[in-house]
Amino acid sequence: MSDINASASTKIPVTVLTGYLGAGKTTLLNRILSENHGKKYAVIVNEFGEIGIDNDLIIGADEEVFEMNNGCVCCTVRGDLVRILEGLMKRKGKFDAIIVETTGLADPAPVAQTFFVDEDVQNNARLDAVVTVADAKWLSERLKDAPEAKNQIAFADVIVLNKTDLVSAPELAEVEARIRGINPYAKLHRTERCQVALSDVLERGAFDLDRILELEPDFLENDGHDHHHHHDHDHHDHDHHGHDHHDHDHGHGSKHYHDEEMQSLSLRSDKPLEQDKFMPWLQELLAAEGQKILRSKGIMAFSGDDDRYVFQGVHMMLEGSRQRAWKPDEKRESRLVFIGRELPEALIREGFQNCIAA
Ligand SMILES: Nc1nc2c(ncn2[C@@H]2O[C@H](COP(=O)(O)OP(=O)(O)OP(=O)(O)O)[C@@H](O)[C@H]2O)c(=O)[nH]1
Repeated sequence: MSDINASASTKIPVTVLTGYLGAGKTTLLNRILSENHGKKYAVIVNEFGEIGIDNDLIIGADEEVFEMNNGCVCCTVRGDLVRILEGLMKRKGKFDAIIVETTGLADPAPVAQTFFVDEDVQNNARLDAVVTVADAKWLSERLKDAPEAKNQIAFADVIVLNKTDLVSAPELAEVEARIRGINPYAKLHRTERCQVALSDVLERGAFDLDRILELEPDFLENDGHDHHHHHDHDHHDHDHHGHDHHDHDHGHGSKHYHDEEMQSLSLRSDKPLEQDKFMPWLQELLAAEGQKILRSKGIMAFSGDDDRYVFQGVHMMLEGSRQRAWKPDEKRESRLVFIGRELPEALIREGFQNCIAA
């Protein structure tokens, strides 16, 4: 065996987990982590909203979770990604593999690119596969209006076609045909609640640089010569301090798509909320505005309840349950985020205020 092969085998495998908002990435991650795998994974999570929620929803066993909030991994926080990876590289041997969960709005290309253009990262880690979770119910619609959704499918080495329970057999065949139209190469698994075997998504050795270079010929170029042609966008990230607009300058050469209309609105309260008011309000809000509100999620502190309550909304579909008891040293605070286009901000803020217990 040559030296090159020997060093390749000691590189830490990295799985990039992608998929549009609400498709089931965290569900898949939790499934992976809760399996009896006997391995140690480092997990890097990136969220679009300013308030970190996902890291609180990931099953905490042996793994270490690193957060990158307030930005999209393919833009502002790409530097953070490199820094976290470099930190992990220094502790080589402590981890068997790294999993990066990107936001539903991330273009996977620049994330994958990190593993080829950054020398330090390249020497110590190898991109094992891009795994994309696809929402059988909503993907077809998002392919019409969200360029990221298409790129996530195009870049995938493995596709988990999830939420098969929410569609009929002909609808499933239709969405699968659309996926195949974009990416005929990826291994595809049809799932409910991301039920796949660990070996279907990890240690695939599936990332195919040649195929990616066909999709994006300048994938390996890092001179940023054309970044201003493709990268002029900003996220509208509304947080509880008001409105923040982030302009991004990208120093890499590949095409990079973003939905400029997409906003996130984060809310918090350290006063308990009235569950009897909050849940009906949220249900009505999503029923009325669920086309605009693509994703909502929150960790809630309800008055008279010692448990944390977690809700998850994808368009107008809402799930919620008690998660666990609040820990004694934990701040009982409700945090929620709405992601969508033309968010009715005033309406949401006012409705939320009205649910705070008197
Ligand atoms: N009906 C149904 N719901 C599912 C399935 N898989 C996941 N969900 C639900 O879909 C919602 C979103 O799942 P997540 O795993 O949080 O999705 P995500 O891709 O991590 O979402 P973001 O991180 O916000 O992009 C949750 O309420 C899940 O319980 C499925 O197969 N069927």
